[in-house]
Amino acid sequence: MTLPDTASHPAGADHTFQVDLRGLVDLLSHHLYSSPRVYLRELMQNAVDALTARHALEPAAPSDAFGIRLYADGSLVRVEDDGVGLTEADVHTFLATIGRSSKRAERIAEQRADFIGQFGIGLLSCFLVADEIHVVSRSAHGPDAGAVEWRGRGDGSYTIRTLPASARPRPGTTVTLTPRADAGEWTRPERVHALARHFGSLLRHPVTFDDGTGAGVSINPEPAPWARTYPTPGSRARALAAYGEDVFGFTPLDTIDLDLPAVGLKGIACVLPEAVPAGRRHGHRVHVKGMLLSEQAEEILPEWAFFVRCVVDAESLRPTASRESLYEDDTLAAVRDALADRLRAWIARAAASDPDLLARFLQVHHLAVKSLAVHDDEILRMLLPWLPFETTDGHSTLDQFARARRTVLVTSSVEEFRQVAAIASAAGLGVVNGGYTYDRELVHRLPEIKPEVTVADLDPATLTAHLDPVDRETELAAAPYLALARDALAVFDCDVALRTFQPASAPALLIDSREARHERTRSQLAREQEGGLWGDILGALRQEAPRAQLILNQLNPLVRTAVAIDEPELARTSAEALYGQAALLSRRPLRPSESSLINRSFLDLLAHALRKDS
Ligand SMILES: Nc1ncnc2c1ncn2[C@@H]1O[C@H](COP(=O)(O)OP(=O)(O)OP(=O)(O)O)[C@@H](O)[C@H]1O
Repeated sequence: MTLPDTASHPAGADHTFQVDLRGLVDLLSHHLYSSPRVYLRELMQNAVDALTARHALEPAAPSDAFGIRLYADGSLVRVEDDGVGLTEADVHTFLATIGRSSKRAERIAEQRADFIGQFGIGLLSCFLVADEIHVVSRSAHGPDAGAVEWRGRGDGSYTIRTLPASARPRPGTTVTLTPRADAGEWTRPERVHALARHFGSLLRHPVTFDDGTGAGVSINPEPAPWARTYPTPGSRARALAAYGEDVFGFTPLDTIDLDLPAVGLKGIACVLPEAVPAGRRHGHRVHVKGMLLSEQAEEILPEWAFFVRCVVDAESLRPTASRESLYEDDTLAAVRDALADRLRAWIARAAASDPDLLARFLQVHHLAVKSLAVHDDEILRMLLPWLPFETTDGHSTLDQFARARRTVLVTSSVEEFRQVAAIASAAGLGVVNGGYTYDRELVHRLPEIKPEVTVADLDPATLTAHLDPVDRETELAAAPYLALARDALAVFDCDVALRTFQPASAPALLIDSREARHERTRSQLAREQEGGLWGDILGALRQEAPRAQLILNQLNPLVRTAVAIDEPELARTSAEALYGQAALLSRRPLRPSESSLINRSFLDLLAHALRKDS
């Protein structure tokens, strides 16, 4: 084998990557940014960062000393700030180098959290609406720094010029865009004004908008609603609710004030007035330093908090490059924990001192709270007694239900509850329907908060033990009928017994569970497949197949007549009909063999009745 002749390939010359700016802008507009309107957000955010840096440089300056002025007259859009500005060297390094950001430089690493931007690409979003970005800037670092002009074009070229100091008497930066004809939708004066209010209404620096008439109007005339002073707590609550309604379009069931200095966050959580599917996460509005960055951030709250939507203003959350979501870092984890604590505290306060509010909340969100209580011991302790369950006393809270009884029984399916509810309650047993999601698990945890109560699963054996046996004589007299009935129902793996129970109007009770039915189907399949591969596998899985039980009620007049029938065919048919009726009452899906049994016994009984009449 001969190696390639490397000697004929001299060491390769170094080249630099070329960036096709058009391709890059196309990538940003289609994959990173949700709409061209974000250009204004990026410009405003750069201005806010520049003001933050300026205040760091001149800490004695009053908070309203430096501001932002927006201008849009239909032919151009301008954003001007009194921020820290840029020197000529800065312009080369930061404005003209894609991906480089002054906010990531080594020397300010410890201040990183102070800035919103960090990726060095935000400015490119201006190319979504204009072919050229024009920047005039004067640095606040040093009194001799002159003004510098930069023109960057969408084809990747740029020019730089120094200007006389008089061209810009004060430090700061002005970015001017001449919108493309197709970008009018985003750059019309009314639209720029609306977008500025949307992104900047909570900014803490003075921000004005001028539509070309020279009269600048403030876009953030008032502090955030939670930062204003109100004459009474009631008027504060009403104002926060009105703000929530304005932002989210629903009247909150309640508004929770969020003021969490430990994580530098303020805002409100609006409790949804309607139930949402458990687990559905909502987008929250996240402002950073007043600047609206995301309307769809999900990560600031734990999954269980899906009953609220929040507007928050945080000091130091870090948005991703698209600004639509947040960095999963320690700050975000701390914010999430603090918000979760706040929501728990709200629930605890409602449980302790505002039963009306708690009742309204649980009426709407009980499913969500149940899912929460399963995983959260504190919520469980606070709210389990208040949660509604279906019981043999009707809909009731566990607290009420357990007050009168030491033992609470719980079924494992809705179907079991339907089968036994009437009979169990007539027998004095308290049963909770544990068939709905979370319910059985939650009822079993009741003794954790009410140790005097015992909770047990209601199995068929428990119920039959509560049904009174019949006397020996009656038992003996009914024996032939019971034997016939057992024989007729053997195909359903069903035993038959005679007991007395209330209500007397119920002729029979079919005690059966889904697991037992499942087990019987498996055994039956194993028998049918005996010898084959499936038969072996199913046979190996086979357990002692629990049998269903048809319990006939000796108190019921129909049953009394049936057990006395001496015509064997009619006795069989009556047993089948009683089984069919009990199966129908349980409201479980019928097997095909059961449906045909019901049909057959109905027709046989009809034929018998007609024969008798003729
Ligand atoms: N108004 C401004 N005042 C001062 N410097 C600015 C201004 N606008 C942009 N710059 C400088 O230009 C750099 C690049 O801005 P760009 O918006 O592209 O990125 P960024 O803000 O650093 O990060 P991100 O991509 O996360 O927004 C900034 O880091 C900053 O140094």
